[in-house]
Amino acid sequence: MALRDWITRLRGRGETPPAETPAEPPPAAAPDLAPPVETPAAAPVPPPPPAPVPAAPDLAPPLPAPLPEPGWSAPPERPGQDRGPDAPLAAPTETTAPPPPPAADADLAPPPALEPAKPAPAIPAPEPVPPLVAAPQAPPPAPIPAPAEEPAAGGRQGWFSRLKAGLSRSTAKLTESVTTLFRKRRLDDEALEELEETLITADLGVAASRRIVEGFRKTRFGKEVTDEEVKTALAEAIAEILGPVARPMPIDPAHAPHVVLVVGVNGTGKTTTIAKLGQQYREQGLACAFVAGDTFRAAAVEQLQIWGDRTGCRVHVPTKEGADAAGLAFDALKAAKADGTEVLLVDTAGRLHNKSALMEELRKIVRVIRRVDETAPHSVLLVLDATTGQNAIQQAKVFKEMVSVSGLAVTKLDGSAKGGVVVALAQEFGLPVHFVGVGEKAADLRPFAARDFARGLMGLD
Ligand SMILES: Nc1nc2c(ncn2[C@@H]2O[C@H](COP(=O)(O)OP(=O)(O)OP(=O)(O)O)[C@@H](O)[C@H]2O)c(=O)[nH]1
Repeated sequence: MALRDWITRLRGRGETPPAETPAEPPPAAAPDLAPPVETPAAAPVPPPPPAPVPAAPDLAPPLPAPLPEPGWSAPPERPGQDRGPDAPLAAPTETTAPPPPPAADADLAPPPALEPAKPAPAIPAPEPVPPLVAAPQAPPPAPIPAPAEEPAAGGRQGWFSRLKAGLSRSTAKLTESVTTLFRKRRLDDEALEELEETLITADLGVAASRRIVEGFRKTRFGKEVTDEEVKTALAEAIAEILGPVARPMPIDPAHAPHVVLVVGVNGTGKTTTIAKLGQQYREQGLACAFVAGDTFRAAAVEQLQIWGDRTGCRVHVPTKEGADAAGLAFDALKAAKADGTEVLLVDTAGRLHNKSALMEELRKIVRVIRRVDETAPHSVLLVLDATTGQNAIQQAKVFKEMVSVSGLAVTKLDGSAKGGVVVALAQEFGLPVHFVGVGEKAADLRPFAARDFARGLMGLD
């Protein structure tokens, strides 16, 4: 079917373009997964750093990770995988000793399998994960600046350049069409229709595209416009959609620890995101630990161990492949309470036999850690891979039904021409977008800033 016919059909139905959808319908929402919503008061300033913070390591993965699968096909069988929901909760786990805090000049060279050590990329001037504010329940109808809009002086330009460079493929997709369409043209019905098609094709989704075009119709219908005017106006309209969801992830060390459950399809960047966050929290002086809850994938466990060594974050690992993730998380939380960990980042499997097995696993982790702290997890971060485009929308739908997702991290914007999907996610779910990732280094994951993202997407400074 021609693209135009396809878009016209979508428009007619008012739907988002088809993603590869899971074969089975999403499971019923888990009744006992009432949103683990915390509205922590502004958190206290963290105590002095527990140890000198290591130089930002290159977080290029030590082991190749599989590409994200479209949809939800079952993984290859692995030993120990066939666990029923009644499997014992507390599998024996092993907790690695907290690595000694690395000296400032510690050798952070990756293990032999990795590329030779690169000089540690500088994380630009402290632009910490923004202050600890309460998570929004529903995005207010307010326009832009969220707190994340105000990065520390000096560092914003560096990050914005990286963001812009990372978004370049998405930018090209959008702006080339806009430039072709609007050299100098009256904004009539036909022009608006073509603009809407351009936006849909750039993954902004039908609803957001329609909203933007209707805004243009109200304010500019019949006027002569240039491509530059259209780009600027688009950036403003996109920033307006993104503003309410650009929220930092609230971390309240007073939970001792604040537990972040990191979920998502495998390959989206969960483990890397955990490593990057661990690095950043350590730089803020927070005592941070990882739980290698993707117990089926030895490589994921190993990655976290390596990153734990590099970042000085303690790592809780399973004793054997396929060990019970809930039991591991339970033991890790108890240990974290005892040793003063302030942020506990829990990795999870992204793929089990099927969705109900995955849902059961996630629900069980939540149930079991609540035996230690009934308010945990304090954040449920869903990691989505921007390269999957509209499939990310489908994943968000399914994971929202499995657990109470409190916010999103959208990774791999650098490798994608589908960065517009962030706009579709904002419009469709209104979930806070806490972080965006534009590369594999720790500094490449940053709090999401609506205006920067919108202008970067349109190729504007
Ligand atoms: N270019 C780019 N690559 C990224 C980004 N985030 C993660 N990656 C890479 O994506 C790949 C998968 O990342 P992982 O962190 O292993 O993904 P995962 O979701 O933990 O995967 P499983 O462990 O299989 O569940 C790795 O090669 C990462 O380095 C990003 O923002 N940009």
